[in-house]
Amino acid sequence: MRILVVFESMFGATEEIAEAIGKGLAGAAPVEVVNVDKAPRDLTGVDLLVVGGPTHVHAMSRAATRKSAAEQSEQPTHSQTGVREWLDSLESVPAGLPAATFDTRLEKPRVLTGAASLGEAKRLRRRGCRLVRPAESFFVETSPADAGPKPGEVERAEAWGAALGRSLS
Ligand SMILES: Cc1cc2nc3c(=O)[nH]c(=O)nc-3n(C[C@H](O)[C@H](O)[C@H](O)COP(=O)(O)O)c2cc1C
Repeated sequence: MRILVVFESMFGATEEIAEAIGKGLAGAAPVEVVNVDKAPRDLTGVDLLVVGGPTHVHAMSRAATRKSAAEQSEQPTHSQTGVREWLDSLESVPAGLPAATFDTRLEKPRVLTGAASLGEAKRLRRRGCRLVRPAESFFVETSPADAGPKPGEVERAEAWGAALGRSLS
């Protein structure tokens, strides 16, 4: 059993959430948590794929929004590319691969914020994956841009990962 968690992160919040999800999943099977910059394009041998990224302009990031993010912090961004580009570049995806998606975003009604996890799920479905959980959002502080997840969100992410792991058996 091989679980792959692929994250994109500009300021580090989604990375923190992805690591927590990985921690929660680790009770089910060995987990690799991988930055999208280094994620494999061949998913042969993967038994569960989890994909997450920040919500930018109501959706997954694009080159222009990542550039804008880079300008909002003095630190280099954690990822250079995005899950949108990675999902579009996948070379081999096992048929019916179980998958789940998440994002980070502001804590407001989804109709106002959008959610990158919905676009991630749509693309995974198109690639023949089987979504095993509804897309989930984890909330970040509003400012500064790199303030990170809201209190309790890292713990909620770990619990979400653990529940996802339990649903596999
Ligand atoms: C260019 C840009 C656009 C954003 N657009 C949205 C948005 O439409 N909805 C939202 O909830 N958050 C939006 N945000 C906030 C991001 O979701 C937030 O920066 C992200 O969750 C932080 O994760 P990270 O530290 O992993 O990059 C935006 C942030 C940036 C930089």
